[in-house]
Amino acid sequence: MRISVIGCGYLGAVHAASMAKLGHDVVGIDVDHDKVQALCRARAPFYEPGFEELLAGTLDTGRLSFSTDVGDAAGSQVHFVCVGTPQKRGEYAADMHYVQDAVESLLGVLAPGDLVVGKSTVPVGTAAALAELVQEKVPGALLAWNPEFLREGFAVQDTLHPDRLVYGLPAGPDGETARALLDEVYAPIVERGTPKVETDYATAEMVKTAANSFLATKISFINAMAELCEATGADVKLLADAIGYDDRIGRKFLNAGLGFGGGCLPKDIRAFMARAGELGADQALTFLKEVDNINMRRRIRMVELAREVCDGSLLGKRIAVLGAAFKPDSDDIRDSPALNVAAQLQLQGAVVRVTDPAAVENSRRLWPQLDYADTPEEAADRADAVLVLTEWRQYRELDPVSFGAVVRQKRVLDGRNALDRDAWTAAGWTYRALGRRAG
Ligand SMILES: NC(=O)C1=CN([C@@H]2O[C@H](COP(=O)(O)OP(=O)(O)OC[C@H]3O[C@@H](n4cnc5c(N)ncnc54)[C@H](O)[C@@H]3O)[C@@H](O)[C@H]2O)C=CC1
Ligand SMILES: O=C(O)[C@H]1O[C@H](OP(=O)(O)OP(=O)(O)OC[C@H]2O[C@@H](n3ccc(=O)[nH]c3=O)[C@H](O)[C@@H]2O)[C@H](O)[C@@H](O)[C@@H]1O
Repeated sequence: MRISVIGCGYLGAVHAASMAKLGHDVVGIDVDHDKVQALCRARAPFYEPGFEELLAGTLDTGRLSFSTDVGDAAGSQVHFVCVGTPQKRGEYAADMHYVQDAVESLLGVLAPGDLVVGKSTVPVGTAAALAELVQEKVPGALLAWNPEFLREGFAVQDTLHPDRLVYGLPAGPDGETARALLDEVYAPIVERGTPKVETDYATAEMVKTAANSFLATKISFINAMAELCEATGADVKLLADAIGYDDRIGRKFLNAGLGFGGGCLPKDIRAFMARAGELGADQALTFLKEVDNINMRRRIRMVELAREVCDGSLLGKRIAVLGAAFKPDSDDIRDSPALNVAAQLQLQGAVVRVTDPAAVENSRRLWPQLDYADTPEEAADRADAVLVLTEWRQYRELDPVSFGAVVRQKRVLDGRNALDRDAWTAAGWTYRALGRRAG
């Protein structure tokens, strides 16, 4: 089948290559010329394990191409919309102009029988409005909403082996047609028995925002417990282990620490609240405001903890920040808790050096005022405190004995509860973490 993918960012580029891997002829379209050039040369424009290999392999088959010209989407039967829906500046709502522009740009290439498939995360009600536009301008063309649940760092695996497929379909015979096309797109995934949920548009849109809201709530729940652990001397890591053994609760997403960031969870819960307000149902989601507040408080607490270990003042203190990406195995720094903390420390007078295995280049572009280092040792040279803010394997596996030789003061703050506290304290470090006793 011929497929187009509009928007080749973290989601779309992986989706395009994955669809080619499934055997389809795919063209990826993006307005960013540099990104398209990189993709055409089999260079990943972002860090994502396994993606560059997938890209090179699928480009080699001749089934995958990229272009800046939406005209090249003509002749495709299915058109995936994967453009961004970031938070609007100064507001909670999502900025929907990229989705609107992308769908409008497709109107000139659509033919009757084509299917537009939304994958971007959108406010409930978007799909119905876009379906009306598509059908008015190109009678016989259809629209479905097929939200995406991939995690950065596992994007290839999650795209090719999703937990479930969700199809938001139009009513009646159009729904049958759209379902058949989606089943053909995802044939190998459907045939292996992957759970499939077929719904109306609104449910499909809400499944996505509900899933991200639940994940955010789970993280803020454990971080609220961490605040109480700090007040009582209890240990949040043991608490999470103990409640996580109950499989109604589950241990996943109960890692307390600096909280959630990234291009999705923070903006998605805010956009969900904004949409609920527009629908007159804002009371239903007031708890998400608290989820957001708890999350943002963790960043402030981290800065306080750094001040505490630096004898009450950050002024002139040399601080190494290990980690800039919002999570390991990614170069994504959108709403990164690590960078936010690094910037706050610098504003309060500390001399901050940041390092990250993949995200330094992006960080330097966004926060040129921060100082960057290539390695943890360089970042920690004569440091008064070391903060581990993104739990890359490289940092989890640091040898506290040899690493101790580069710093001025052996003080480590484990912002992700990722280090072996006993090993670090045995090596003479003062160990502090969120939600755990000092070591
Ligand atoms: N990043 C992720 O892990 C996931 C993202 N999502 C959702 O997918 C959507 C996209 O997210 P990301 O890929 O992270 O964003 P991104 O910002 O990395 O990528 C968006 C891409 O769309 C391009 N673009 C914008 N307008 C365009 C147009 N009119 N025509 C063609 N290209 C255009 C941009 O140049 C950019 O390359 C968002 O709604 C997000 O919430 C959903 C699940 C996972
Ligand atoms: O809509 C999206 O874009 C995606 O958002 C998240 O994926 P992602 O943002 O890639 O990363 P997560 O693994 O969810 O982590 C998000 C943030 O939460 C933090 N986190 C995660 C888990 C945890 O226990 N504690 C915790 O603080 C991470 O450090 C990170 O900053 C969801 O997990 C995906 O299912 C979804 O598709």
